[in-house]
Amino acid sequence: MDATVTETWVNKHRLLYDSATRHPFILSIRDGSVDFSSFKKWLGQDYIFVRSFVPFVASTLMKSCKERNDESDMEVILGGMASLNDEINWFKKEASKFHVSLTSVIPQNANVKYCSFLESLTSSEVEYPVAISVFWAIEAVYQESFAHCLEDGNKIPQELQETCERWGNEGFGSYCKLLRDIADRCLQKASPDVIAKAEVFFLRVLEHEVEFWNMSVGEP
Ligand SMILES: Cc1ncc(CN)c(N)n1
Repeated sequence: MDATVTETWVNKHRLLYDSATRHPFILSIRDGSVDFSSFKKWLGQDYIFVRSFVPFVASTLMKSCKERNDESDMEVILGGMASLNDEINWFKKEASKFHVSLTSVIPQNANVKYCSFLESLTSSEVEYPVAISVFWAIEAVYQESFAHCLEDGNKIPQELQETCERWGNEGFGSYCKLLRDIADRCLQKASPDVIAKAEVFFLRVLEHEVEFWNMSVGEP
C-alpha cells in the first residue's frame, strides 16, 4: 500500500520529527535524570499553552462542521476538546502538588510565539486539511514523546509517572491515530497547494515543539 501523506512527511522530515519527540528533556524524564525545576517550568508554561490550544481546536471543530465530510470527525474533535478540559484540570492539580503558582507564570518567548502561531490558524481562511494536520501533529508529538518515556527500561521518577501516562497511554495513542486518519483522508482529497501549505505548517509545529522543550530546560 502507498504511504499516506502524513507518513511521507514524517519520513521526509525524520530528523526534525525525532528532535521534537526525542528531545533531551523527554530523554531525561525517561532516564530519571530530569531536573525538577525544568519540569516545574514546563508545567507552568504548558498550562498557558493548553489554554491557547482550546480556541484553535474549537476553530478546527467549526471548520469540520462546515465541510461535507465523514460525520465522525466531529466526535473525534469534540473528544479532543473534552480531553483538553481534563488536561487543564490535571495541570491545576499537578501544579498544586509541585507548588507551582499558575496565576503568576509569565509566558516565555517560545510559548508566546507558539500561541500566536495557533491564533493565526484560527482564521477561517485556513483550510480544514491544514488545521486538522496541525492538530494531529501537536497531539502526536506529546503522545510519541511520553510513550517513549514509558517504553521498557525506563527509570521515570515516581512523581512523573502520571505525567508520562497522561499522554503516553494507549487511549491517547488511539485518539492520535484517529486524528491522523482524518488528516490523511482530508489531505488525500486536497489540492497540491493546500497539501504543500499543510506540510509547511507541520514543520512549523515541529519547530515550535522543539523550542518549547528547549525553553523548559533553558534559563532562568
Ligand atoms: C506544547 C504542547 N504540545 C502538545 C500538547 C498536547 N496537548 C501540549 N499539552 N503542549
